[in-house]
Amino acid sequence: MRVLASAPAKVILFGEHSVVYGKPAIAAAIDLRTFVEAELRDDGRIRIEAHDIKVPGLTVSFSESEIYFETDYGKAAEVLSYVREAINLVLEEAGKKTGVKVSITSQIPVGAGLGSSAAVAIATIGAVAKLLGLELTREEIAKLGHKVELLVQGASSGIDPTVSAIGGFIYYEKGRFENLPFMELPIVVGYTGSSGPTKELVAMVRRRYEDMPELMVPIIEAMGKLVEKARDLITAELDEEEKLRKLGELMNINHGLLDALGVSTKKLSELVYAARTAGALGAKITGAGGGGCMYALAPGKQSEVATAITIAGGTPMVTQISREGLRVEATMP
Ligand SMILES: Nc1ncnc2c1ncn2[C@@H]1O[C@H](COP(=O)(O)OP(=O)(O)OP(=O)(O)O)[C@@H](O)[C@H]1O
Ligand SMILES: C[C@@](O)(CCO)CC(=O)[O-]
Ligand SMILES: [Mg+2]
Repeated sequence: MRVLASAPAKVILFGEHSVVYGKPAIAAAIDLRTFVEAELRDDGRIRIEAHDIKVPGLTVSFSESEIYFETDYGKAAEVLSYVREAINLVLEEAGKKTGVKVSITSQIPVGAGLGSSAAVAIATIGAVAKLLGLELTREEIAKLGHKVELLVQGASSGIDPTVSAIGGFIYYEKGRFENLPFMELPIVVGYTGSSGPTKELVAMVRRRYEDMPELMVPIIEAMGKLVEKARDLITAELDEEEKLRKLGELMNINHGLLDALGVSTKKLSELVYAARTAGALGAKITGAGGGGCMYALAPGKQSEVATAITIAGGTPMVTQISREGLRVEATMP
């Protein structure tokens, strides 16, 4: 039997990084997906085919008679650790020891702040669980995805695997989530083209937090309050235009606070300011930062903002919120 499952990327609208310190955050699944096909193998081996991962630095040297591969295979194995841990956890949960092959294709840029690690973990868990006949709820799958991120990254709030498993628009705090009323968000995502590993950025913020708690604690507190304000706005009976304008203002404040944490870069700031100048109501980093992506809220100005992002050297993506999280696409004999 073969199973094909998919899971979506996400944007964190408010509260990245502070969510790791137990503060709330708001995120939405978006319509870019990672697809994982899983099938049993009877030789007991785990085989992973990752079609979108580029490991830099394949080096060979050769003389007339010999060829040497100098590539760091340790690095290649490390890149697949989200998938490996996801498979191991499901096998453990099912109490089974069997060979599995998974094949991955993805539409999500890697290390770009759009939750590619969570999507690959959730789609793998979903596909392998179905393959083994293990009945898991989306919440249970989200919890296993959180475990995978904790094992690989050392620290994770769990928001990315939760939104990837559940889908839609959510408010998240310390492992619990609530669905927010669905709203059309006219957003444009801007990709800097470079990546920032979440593990390293979270560790960098932790160092700054421990070095200067007297400065960092109030910043994290302010981020938490800002997220609560954003939730009140999203759920309020307000005129749509007024709502989006106020949310934009909160995005700009959130971006400034993230800059104070040290996770912005020159390129991210350039894309943020280009979007604001082109008429976005607000623009900020999304995800871990250090490269990766920003997003802008731009009702009626999405194409102007996309052009401004391109001129500033980024790649714009006009995306929609995905109501669906983990999806089993097909089960084949
Ligand atoms: N298609 C894929 N196939 C296999 N592994 C993947 C794939 N996509 C992502 N990964 C794993 O996830 C890692 C990137 O995760 P990381 O958390 O650093 O960034 P992100 O999830 O894209 O952004 P963020 O966590 O800020 O939202 C990759 O190095 C790789 O280990
Ligand atoms: C940076 C961070 O807050 C979001 C990454 O998308 C990390 C996490 O919540 O686990
Ligand atoms: Mg990640």
